[in-house]
Amino acid sequence: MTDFPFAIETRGLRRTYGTGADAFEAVRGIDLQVRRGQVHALLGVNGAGKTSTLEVLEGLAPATAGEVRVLGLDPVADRAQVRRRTGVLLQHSGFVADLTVRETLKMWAATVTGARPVEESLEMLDLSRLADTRMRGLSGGEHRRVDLACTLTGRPELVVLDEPTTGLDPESRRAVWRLVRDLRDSGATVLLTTHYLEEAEQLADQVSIMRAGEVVREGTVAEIVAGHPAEISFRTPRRDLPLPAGAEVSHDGGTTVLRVADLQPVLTDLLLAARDAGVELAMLDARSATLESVFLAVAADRAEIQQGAPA
Ligand SMILES: Nc1ncnc2c1ncn2[C@@H]1O[C@H](COP(=O)(O)OP(=O)(O)OP(=O)(O)O)[C@@H](O)[C@H]1O
Repeated sequence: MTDFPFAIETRGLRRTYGTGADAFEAVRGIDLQVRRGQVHALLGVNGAGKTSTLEVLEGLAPATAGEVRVLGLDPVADRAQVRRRTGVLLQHSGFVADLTVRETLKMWAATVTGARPVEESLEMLDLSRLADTRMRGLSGGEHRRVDLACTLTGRPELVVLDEPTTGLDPESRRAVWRLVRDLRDSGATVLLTTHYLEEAEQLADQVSIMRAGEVVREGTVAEIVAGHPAEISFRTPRRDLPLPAGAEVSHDGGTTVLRVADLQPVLTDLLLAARDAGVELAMLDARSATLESVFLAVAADRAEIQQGAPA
């Protein structure tokens, strides 16, 4: 690879744990391209290989095979350079329990060049009120905000966030979303993992969905959702109601569920058929595919009515 227009680029990245008969391939040849200045969400169920991938990008572990460039550099060979320009939020972190929040941030700031002033970090993460509280006295969510403040202390141009909002209440989660948007607006690149699909919908310019060590979908949320079936559900005692063509029909208790590639014409036909038959469709619900419904289908490797383009 000679040219690196991306903040992160991998080609054929593999990561295997163990050797011989015990070897387990957690990452199976992924091509990942994270554009500069974008928020990119890496999604997947537990064990899909997200953290194993991030650890390679962070230079914490070498790739078993494939090419990896982070800010155009090799994350292992050029680790010092990459670390200086990157902020990493791990899933778990350790702090000295007896230090206050301010002391913790000060200590952290002393380890990076061009550090953000501690008071600015406190304010940015809404921690000013807690500046003199000892770390051991913080709630899980407050602790996570200190984690984030440390990650951003060095004003990184690339920010890697492994489940940044796990354990945060809805208000704090939204505050982190604002922060991520601000980071992007200031020109930083953000790669994040999350199990909250709404978070990916809210934040991500690009999404990659991993399953069993492979990237199985990628694109914008709109691209990923396009072509996936919408769902119409209703209850009616009339089993003889003529149902529109082009729908995959199932029954869940007393609820009829139609999975359809194209919502509007099928819904129109259904409503007309119901009117003509004088039938009331109780609890009628019609919804387009969401990132969540696609994610669940992809995670379960479910066949789609009209398959979205695989990555
Ligand atoms: N040190 C290890 N030795 C052997 N297998 C491992 C090791 N670390 C992870 N794995 C396995 O690799 C696979 C991918 O794990 P990984 O932690 O990368 O998934 P993940 O997508 O980050 O999951 P989560 O959402 O739970 O964090 C899993 O099957 C896991 O059990």
